Amino acid sequence: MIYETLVRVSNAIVSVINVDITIVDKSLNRIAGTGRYVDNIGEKLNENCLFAYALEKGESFIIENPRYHEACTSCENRCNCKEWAQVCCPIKVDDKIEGIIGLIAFNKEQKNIIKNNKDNLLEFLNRMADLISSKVKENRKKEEIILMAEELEILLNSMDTGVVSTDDRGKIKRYNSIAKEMFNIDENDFIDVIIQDIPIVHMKKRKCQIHNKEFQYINNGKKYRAFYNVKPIVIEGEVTGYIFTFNKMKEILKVFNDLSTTHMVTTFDDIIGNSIEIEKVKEYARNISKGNSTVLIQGESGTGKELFARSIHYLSDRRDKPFIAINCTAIPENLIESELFGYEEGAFTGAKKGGKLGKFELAHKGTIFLDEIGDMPLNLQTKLLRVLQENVIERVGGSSIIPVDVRVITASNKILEEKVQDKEFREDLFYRLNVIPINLPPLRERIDDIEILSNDFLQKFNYKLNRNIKKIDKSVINLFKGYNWPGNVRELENVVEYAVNMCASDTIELTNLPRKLKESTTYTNKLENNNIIPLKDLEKAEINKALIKFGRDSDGIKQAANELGISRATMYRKIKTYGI
Ligand SMILES: Nc1ncnc2c1ncn2[C@@H]1O[C@H](COP(=O)(O)OP(=O)(O)OP(=O)(O)O)[C@@H](O)[C@H]1O
Repeated sequence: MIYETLVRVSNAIVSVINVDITIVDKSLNRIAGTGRYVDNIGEKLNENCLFAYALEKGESFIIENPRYHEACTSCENRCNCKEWAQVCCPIKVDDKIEGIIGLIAFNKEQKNIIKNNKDNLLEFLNRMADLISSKVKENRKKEEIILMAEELEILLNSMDTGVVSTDDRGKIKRYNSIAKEMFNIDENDFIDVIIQDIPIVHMKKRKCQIHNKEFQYINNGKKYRAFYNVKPIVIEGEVTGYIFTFNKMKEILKVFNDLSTTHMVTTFDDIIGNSIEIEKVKEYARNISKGNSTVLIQGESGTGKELFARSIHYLSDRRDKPFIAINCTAIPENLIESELFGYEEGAFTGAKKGGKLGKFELAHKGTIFLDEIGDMPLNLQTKLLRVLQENVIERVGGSSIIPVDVRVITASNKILEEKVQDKEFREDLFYRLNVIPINLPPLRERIDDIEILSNDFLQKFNYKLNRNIKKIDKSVINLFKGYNWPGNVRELENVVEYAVNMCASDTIELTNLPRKLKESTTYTNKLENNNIIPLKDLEKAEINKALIKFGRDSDGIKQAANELGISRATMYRKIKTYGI
């Protein structure tokens, strides 16, 4: 294209001033010429020729005495040179010399033309050089735009997102390969072949954007769910078109799945302990992992209920799908429903545009873990029961039913049977959840695990806190074995972390323990030293003993209260008062 311009410019000059023209590029290739030079286009000039001198000099000049001018002194062609005069002018693009345009006289007559019109010719030639320069620039811009368009196309086609651009009426102009594959569209279709109820007119008036709105589409007779975003293209205040982006629901869930499962894979080997009690529960839980039945894990706080739920999930066939944990007490009551089941746009004040996915949808094909299920409000218990029976959810503010395939594991540290008796928990839901019951024994009932757990936590905190404590003193382990651990394994973990922080030697001693634990030995010390024991210490110790003997479930507490000769209500009150 630029070559055509050069030829045109050269011919125009020749027709006006009847001298020959030649143009060389910055590498001394002759790229255009008239008259005698027509046949020499494409040749490479010698490095000491006039044009090399002109490139070096970088400004216009006239030579009236070729062969004798300083520009010609080292030219290899000097002796055979047939030229009578030359005008040279640099072609500059963005201040860089890209070539030289030259006027050449081959006889006296032509030389006179040059000689008599020096200023005009220089001015004229400079203008021609500028013309060529602007053509070169324009060409480069075009090449850049073509390259950019190609890069953009590659970029758009390598995205996981479908992209469609339309005009202001929603007529499709362009789309990437993912959009083509999702919707099987053609140029000139209107966007409502993809999204049926898109309010284009309304959008145009308000120049509004749409974020993550869910919709359904059909491809090859199959129904799919996806999200779309729309951004208007606004030029000088006017909407001239729209960019639509589309994400398949499946892809979004996959990203979520990858994020939620990468860090926290848990197996039964992570559950430390080799007491008969824990081994029995682990074996049972391993066996039921593969199935799809609901599991209810009961046990005091900190006994490892979530650890078990995770291990069950990661041993099941659902291991590559999400494990979603949700603590029913950690979310305000009015938000639990929308957290679990999601909501539609405009469902309530403050609802996000485009609505929100609920945890059940996020857990599709995976497992949902509902911790502290005993605290779930009654109206939600009814909704949960429906999900379990029909495997569908309904979003807050929505009217359609969405099928979900989720294994439900619930946990409670309150005794759910008692909640059922007190009418605080639906009996039918309890039975639906309790298909596979798992009861985790409190730590004080598996004191054989205390040493191994303590040493495991020592290693963990040595690593985490960059310490190198070698061991835990036997006296500490003995104290641990006698303590009643109301906070169970979590409390033991915290105590070891505290001790690692306090310990200055290579062994954890009694002095490194928190006060609460050290004080728990007072009773034993006083007993050993034949001292008078305050009645409240005695009472606390006896209640503790009874709880260890009979257990903490409702039957155990009832029996313990019986043996101690107090009512069940008094027993609960004292457990609370003494923090046992
Ligand atoms: N057997 C165990 N081996 C190793 N760590 C354990 C074990 N049991 C519990 N833990 C640890 O104790 C802490 C509490 O465990 P987890 O959250 O599973 O208990 P939870 O019963 O679900 O508690 P809550 O009822 O308070 O939710 C966690 O840090 C967990 O890793």
